[in-house]
Amino acid sequence: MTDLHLHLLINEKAGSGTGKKAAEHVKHYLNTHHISYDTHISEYHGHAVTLAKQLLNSVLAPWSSKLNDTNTHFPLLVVLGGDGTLHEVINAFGEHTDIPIGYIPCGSGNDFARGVNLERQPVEALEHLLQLNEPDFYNTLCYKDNNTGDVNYCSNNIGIGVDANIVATANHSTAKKQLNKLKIGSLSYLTAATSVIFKQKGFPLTLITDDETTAFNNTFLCTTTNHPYFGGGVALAPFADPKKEDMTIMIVERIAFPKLARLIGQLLRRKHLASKYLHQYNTTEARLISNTPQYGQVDGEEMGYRTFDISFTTKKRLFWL
Ligand SMILES: Nc1ncnc2c1ncn2[C@@H]1O[C@H](COP(=O)(O)OP(=O)(O)OP(=O)(O)O)[C@@H](O)[C@H]1O
Repeated sequence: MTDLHLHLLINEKAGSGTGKKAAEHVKHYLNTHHISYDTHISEYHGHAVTLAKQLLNSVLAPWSSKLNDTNTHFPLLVVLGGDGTLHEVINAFGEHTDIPIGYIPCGSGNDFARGVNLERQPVEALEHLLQLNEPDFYNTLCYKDNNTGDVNYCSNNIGIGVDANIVATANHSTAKKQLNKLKIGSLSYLTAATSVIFKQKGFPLTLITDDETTAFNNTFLCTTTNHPYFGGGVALAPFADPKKEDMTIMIVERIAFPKLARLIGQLLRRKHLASKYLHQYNTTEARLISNTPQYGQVDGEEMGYRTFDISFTTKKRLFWL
């Protein structure tokens, strides 16, 4: 067990308020067990980036430099939030992949936690974290927008098409605010899905990998992922693994509703991989081009309605998981 000082970066709003409760349980445990910590509360969208950068420039340190320094507690950043908060922190750290990130999931979907088999009860996740001796490498996705040159990172996946359309529709629905107040905000995604599934049209998409260039004329969903899950626990890419070097790209064709309903049923029963309407690629590098505007999402956050030309690689980073 390594002596740690925990810097808790908390999104109290994550999981429609689960973050606040989780933080209370975690702080109670740390107080009771005399473990040192401080707290940093994310007050608004994007604030976790600022907070993580401030900590990066002041108290955090790469893992290797502290290995020989046995007199101090290792300063570990621990994120309490959902996939969106983790996304902000990973991007704040950027190339500083040797600074480990601890994580206590308390979002609505928690797909990253599922993908790395992390305990989803906050105190159990904390106990697990405290028992570890050292961080470990996991792959994240690194993506470059070829139109702007911007490079960013993602812990889960990037989706173009129906999944992103659902995220955008849910976020802009008035129902979400009401459902959030009732602490069942994730229901808004289900409501949005039922209408968007009919509205999303097929679109042309080009996938370029090391081996080949493939043009799809009628894409419904294109997800580039680092682990199996999307949409709050749906195992779209069951064999994707953040410990493996490669990423998985899943492309689903727009098909008539009865066939689509069957495919969704297969997906929920994890029997979808044999479908001829689904195309799976495992690769270490890829480029995706959509010349018609579509919705995009990254780690459940909106990328807007626009054209896409994105290059992907995987990037190893240290997590304390
Ligand atoms: N204090 C805050 N108030 C409102 N929004 C915040 C706050 N802090 C962070 N955010 C934003 O809240 C959004 C949702 O957070 P997050 O994704 O962590 O939770 P979630 O959506 O409940 O979980 P998941 O993504 O796992 O379903 C993110 O876009 C994040 O930037």
